Amino acid sequence: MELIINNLSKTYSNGVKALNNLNLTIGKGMFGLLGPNGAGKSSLMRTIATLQEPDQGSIHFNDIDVLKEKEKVKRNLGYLPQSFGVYPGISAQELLLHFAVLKGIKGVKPRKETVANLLHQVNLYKDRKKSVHTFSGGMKQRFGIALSLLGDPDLIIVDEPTAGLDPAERNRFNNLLSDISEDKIVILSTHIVDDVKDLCNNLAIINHGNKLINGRPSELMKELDGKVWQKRISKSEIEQYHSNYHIITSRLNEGNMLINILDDDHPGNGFSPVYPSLEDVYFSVINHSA
Ligand SMILES: Nc1ncnc2c1ncn2[C@@H]1O[C@H](COP(=O)(O)OP(=O)(O)OP(=O)(O)O)[C@@H](O)[C@H]1O
Repeated sequence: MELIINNLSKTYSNGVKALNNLNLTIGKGMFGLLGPNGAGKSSLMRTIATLQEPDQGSIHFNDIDVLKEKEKVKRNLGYLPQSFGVYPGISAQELLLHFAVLKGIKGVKPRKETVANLLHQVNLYKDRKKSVHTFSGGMKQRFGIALSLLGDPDLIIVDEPTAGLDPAERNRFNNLLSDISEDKIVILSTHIVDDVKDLCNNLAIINHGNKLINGRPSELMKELDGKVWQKRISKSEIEQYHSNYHIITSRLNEGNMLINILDDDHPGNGFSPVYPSLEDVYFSVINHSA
């Protein structure tokens, strides 16, 4: 199972280049697409989901030419967009049954069984009779995953699914994603580095429509080993350190600042080596591309 993206470019009519000659190969499991706001993630997700056309390039999913055989792709695709509207007054079960018809699942009994199984899978069976528009953010996202799983697609795309979820719901949602990715390609688009670190066996970081880096999280962190140095400083010193060092991350720690800098050689001045985190990888490539 493989999704191959070749030389994909898209410039919107206002002149914004959202995708710039992008190449990516995505295999089975969970793939993280990381990038700041406006990086081009949604543009890429929508293009793979056949909802918009690129100016140039090709996408192949196994033997399907995604840009040409849209109906074939749609039959094998689950797409959870950043936000989706639901009709007030319709229960989760009714809505799923309705979409099961649209997905072409034939027969009342098989549809009911499929929907019941999905509701169990996303842990919403006991809430099946409640109207979806009364659901909490996390419940809505889990419902969205149930919708995207209708028809048992091999390719699932989820766009920034955990934004706005509390930690318990985020965990529940991530566990669900991890379970379904075992025999599918799941593409998770997000700017939350921790979600990718916890879940994905492969990732790409994009910015301004360009692929900056691509690989396994553990390998990308290893590649940066020996170049990240840490020091605890007082808050008032931060400006001075910004002028003298290439700071990649800084965070408050017990009233002081803990800064990580990038340097090929030991910078001295009280810095200690630290093993790079995925956040260090992310900010080192994002800052470099800014
Ligand atoms: N329909 C459109 N018309 C014009 N410009 C657009 C359109 N859609 C997106 N853009 C611009 O293209 C760039 C990439 O946007 P995109 O939504 O793909 O990024 P993103 O990484 O998903 O960002 P976010 O995390 O904020 O959703 C941005 O500069 C955005 O303003």
